[in-house]
Amino acid sequence: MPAIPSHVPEPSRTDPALIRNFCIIAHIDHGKSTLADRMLQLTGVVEQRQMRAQYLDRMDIERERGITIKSQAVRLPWAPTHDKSKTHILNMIDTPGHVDFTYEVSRSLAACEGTILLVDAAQGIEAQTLANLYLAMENDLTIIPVLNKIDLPAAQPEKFAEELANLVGCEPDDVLKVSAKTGIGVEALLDRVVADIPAPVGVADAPARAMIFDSVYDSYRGVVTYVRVIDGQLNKRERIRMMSTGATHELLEIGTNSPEMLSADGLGVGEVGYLITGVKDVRQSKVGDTVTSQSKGATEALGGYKDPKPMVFSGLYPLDGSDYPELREALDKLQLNDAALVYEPETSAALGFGFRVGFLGLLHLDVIRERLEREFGLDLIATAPNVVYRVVMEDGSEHTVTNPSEFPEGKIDEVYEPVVRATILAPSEFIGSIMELCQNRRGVMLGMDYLSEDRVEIRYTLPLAEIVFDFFDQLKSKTRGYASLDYEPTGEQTSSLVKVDILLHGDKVDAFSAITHKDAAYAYGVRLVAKLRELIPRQAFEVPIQAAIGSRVIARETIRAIRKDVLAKCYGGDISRKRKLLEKQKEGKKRMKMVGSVEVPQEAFIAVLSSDENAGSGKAKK
Ligand SMILES: Nc1nc2c(ncn2[C@@H]2O[C@H](COP(=O)(O)OP(=O)(O)OP(=O)(O)O)[C@@H](O)[C@H]2O)c(=O)[nH]1
Repeated sequence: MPAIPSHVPEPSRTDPALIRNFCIIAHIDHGKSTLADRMLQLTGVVEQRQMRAQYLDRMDIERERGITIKSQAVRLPWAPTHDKSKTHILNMIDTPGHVDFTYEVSRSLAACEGTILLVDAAQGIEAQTLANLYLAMENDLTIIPVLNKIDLPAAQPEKFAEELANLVGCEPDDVLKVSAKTGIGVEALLDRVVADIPAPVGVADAPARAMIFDSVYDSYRGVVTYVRVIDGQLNKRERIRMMSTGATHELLEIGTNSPEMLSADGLGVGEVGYLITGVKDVRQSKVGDTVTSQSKGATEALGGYKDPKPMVFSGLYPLDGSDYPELREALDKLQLNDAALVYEPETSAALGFGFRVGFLGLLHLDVIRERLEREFGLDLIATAPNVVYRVVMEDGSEHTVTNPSEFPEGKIDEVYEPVVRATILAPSEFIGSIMELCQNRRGVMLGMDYLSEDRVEIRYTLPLAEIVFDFFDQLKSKTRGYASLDYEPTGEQTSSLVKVDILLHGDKVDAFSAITHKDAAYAYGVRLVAKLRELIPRQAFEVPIQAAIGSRVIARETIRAIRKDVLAKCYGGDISRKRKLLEKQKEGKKRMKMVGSVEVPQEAFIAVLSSDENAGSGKAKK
């Protein structure tokens, strides 16, 4: 815990009329974190010499990837230029921009009265600009439209000011133009926050109600819960109650972030700050939940709480089976800080002991996998991600399938798969290729609108399974990087889905089972058996590789029996090549897994299972 700087006064309960709670929403990379940095600097809460880029992005991965994963809140004192005597308290919440973390954005929005809608002046409106704007409108927030990066030579502030004004329904002149990088226009923006965003209203003498909009695990202090007080007040040392679970805790510490933690006696109406109760697990302090006092507490929770729902599942297995206990421990630790992460043990005949892990989306999966590998030093195999299917049998029984190998056998009545409503924004010259891509992915077009002469918004319903692999990459490559995508789950649909099994020498390899649309099953089968034939070395006997739907074989390849001498093919005297082959064979032997009677090199699993492989690119990863 860093020492509290002496120049920062102990926060008292602030007059709500002087509070402004706002967040910054934007498409990814449009500059939210940089703008937040400038505000920290201008308001003097972070001294110049301590300033570093993206001050609020604290996780290594956040800093390296330049993305915000967890929301952050910070309290900024600001006396508007026209009246320097009235210092206001601006509570700024920096939100994540990626679709996987939309729930965090919507919780952050619910903690605010207004928002800065930030748009890159060289790029214009993108898919997440729209998605976030709609969320803000649903929450009745005051919107301040801002163009960022006006210092860029490629910026077109006039053109995009008009686009943005049309979108939010204001005059182009009302759109502020700033450069978060150089600081131009940021003071004027802070003045606009004070002038335009309404002060919070709440009932000061009502039972306390505070909304949790974030909750993070800190190894020294346990869970730190970020709240916005709506009504009443929360005081240090009182007992508080989480309204969704009824659990009670003592409030060991309460305070604000400036941006380091600064403890206080309590928080009143409209204030944003943190709570520490000593609990060790973020699941006890869930985003969206309402906190109240235990005695004379509120009876009605604030609306909007929902459990984060995993959308994508993948099996995670340690490369070295003896690392299984470490993997369990690492997942337990990550879960302390990530209420959306769910997992349960699973075993695979091919991969051994591991876990089936549920994620909010592919970025979430990537981030978790990377953290497991980097922070916990684990080498992992991740099976191809799949969505959750609901299978209804003819006898009326129902199965929820999170692992393709558990797809039920027998008489199936209907299979349901999750669908999303996708919004794609792109220059109009790409309409044709975007429609083709969506059509190929079983998309149903919902509509299309021109945002300006040369930019369109295209809306589709798409099966989630069709976009979890490589949809975004394909979209980017078909539009030379210009398209942006946002999607939200909209329910489920019945589809003709089948399970494709892969058999090695007659034995089913569970890790390779996949659920696909029946029209894509054949292609999947052919691709996988061909790839496995390439990757599995010859054995002492002939090994058939088959793809099958139920008992019907749809593709087959054969690995011919081995010749005794691995060097037999090595004619001539290239000694270094021979040595390499022998070395490779030795290395390979160490990392073989037995699948039935067939030895399969670990690399074959990795190559086939890694998600970019399954993306249909057909390229083998070496
Ligand atoms: N030239 C210029 N570059 C900027 C400006 N603002 C941000 N950038 C750059 O744009 C990139 C993205 O900025 P970030 O602040 O990380 O964007 P973000 O919106 O927070 O991104 P996410 O957190 O991933 O959603 C960085 O390389 C910044 O240096 C600006 O005003 N001018």
